[in-house]
Amino acid sequence: MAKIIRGGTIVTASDTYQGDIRIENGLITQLGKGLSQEGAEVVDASGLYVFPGGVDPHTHLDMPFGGTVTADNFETGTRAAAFGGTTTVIDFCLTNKGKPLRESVQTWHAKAEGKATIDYSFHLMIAEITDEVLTELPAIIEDEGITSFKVFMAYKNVFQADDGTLYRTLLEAKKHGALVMVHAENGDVIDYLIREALEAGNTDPIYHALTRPSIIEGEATGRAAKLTAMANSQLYVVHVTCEEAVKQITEARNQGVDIWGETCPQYLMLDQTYLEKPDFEGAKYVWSPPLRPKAHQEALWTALSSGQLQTVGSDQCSFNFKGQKELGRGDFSLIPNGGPCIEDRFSILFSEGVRKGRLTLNQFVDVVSTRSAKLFGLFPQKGTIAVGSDADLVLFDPDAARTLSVQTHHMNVDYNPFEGIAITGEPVSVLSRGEFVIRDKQFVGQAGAGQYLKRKRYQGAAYAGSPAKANGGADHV
Ligand SMILES: NC(=O)NCCC(=O)O
Ligand SMILES: [Zn+2]
Ligand SMILES: [Zn+2]
Repeated sequence: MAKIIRGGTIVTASDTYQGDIRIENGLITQLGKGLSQEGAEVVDASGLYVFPGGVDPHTHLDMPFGGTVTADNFETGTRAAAFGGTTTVIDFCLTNKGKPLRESVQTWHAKAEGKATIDYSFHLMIAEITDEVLTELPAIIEDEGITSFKVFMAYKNVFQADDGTLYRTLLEAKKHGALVMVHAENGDVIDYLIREALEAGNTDPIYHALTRPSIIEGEATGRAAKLTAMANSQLYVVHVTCEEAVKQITEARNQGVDIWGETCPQYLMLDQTYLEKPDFEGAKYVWSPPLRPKAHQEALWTALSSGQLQTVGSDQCSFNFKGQKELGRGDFSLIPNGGPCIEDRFSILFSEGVRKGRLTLNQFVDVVSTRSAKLFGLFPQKGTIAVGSDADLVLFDPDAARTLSVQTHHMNVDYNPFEGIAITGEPVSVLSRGEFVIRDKQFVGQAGAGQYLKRKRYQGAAYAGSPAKANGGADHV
């Protein structure tokens, strides 16, 4: 049955207006005021914002890492994402050296099929460039619609690729219309610093941060940017945490390099002191790159609002404290890296961004949804509210006050890194392709209802466009 979303304030990356939305067969078919409700179920959205569903460009669901597997799989992770207002996730498909890429992609499909409650797609990790990889890549892009590759510059002896591999991946990406993503840290130097710390008996979680200083995130970011310029290619730097990396991205952008940057709520909200929590609790806050001293947070907010960083991903990679994070008691280097954020990403950005006057409403939509859809070949199917787009919508109460907590979250993990933080704003109902997944804060979706999304090729910097203007639309307050 058709639906009319009646009387909400519709917000896209460019516009804010009062209106109705008609949905038929999963698509938005009409926008306007006073739309006829003939043959349609009417959903009252008065007093609510209607946002495009969030697009989370960075998740790790059901991923083996650090001798264990993430606590959230595609079912629990996407259900939690939906509660939080996200209707599309792009997950990282890991690959293994010497094994066909296709095999890894099939493994990732098997993890998601029948489980995902919202739509999903995959980025593909590139660990090496061999003749086999070169032969397989064009078919993977064409058949699977995987148009983004991930290269790790860190995690020595696990995921790390060398600079030659990064450079050749950039060349291939340029040739085939894909976007290269990098985890930018200097893995070789980190490896040395970790061994030095452990030999000195420094085993606590705080040493995770101290052995990964921001200067080497900046160094790796600058190196990747220069290789991108040399290859005349395109680069997206994931989980930017610090001023040094922002500076490298900004300089490269000013020189015309096609480079984009993502940050994550944890780097905007939490700081290095969390790793000093007693009783090994600091392990809950072990991400790579690590949380930074507080001063970096303002640099990240400024970069988001000025458009030097363009997206916010969750980097969802959850591990329970009990039994998983605890693997690193006595040796911080064995703490599985990552944390849960898929559910809270959207609302944190609204509360800390819009409500605190750091982002306009339109910028908020841009960084949590639209820009990722554009960069990763999903726009305008995803990431906006327009006739012909998928009816992925979030009906959002901007005034709902709540406190983030493991007691109330829906992620399958035994702690919440934002525990006790008060925020304002909450998704009330969420639709994926016109069907409710969340209705009046209750899950009404289905495992397996999420569809795999083949993505278009990277369209270039001009298509991905400039960020929503700092003054481009009505502010919330
Ligand atoms: N970020 C993190 O600590 N874990 C997930 C893997 C990655 O993105 O590096
Ligand atoms: Zn990473
Ligand atoms: Zn990640």
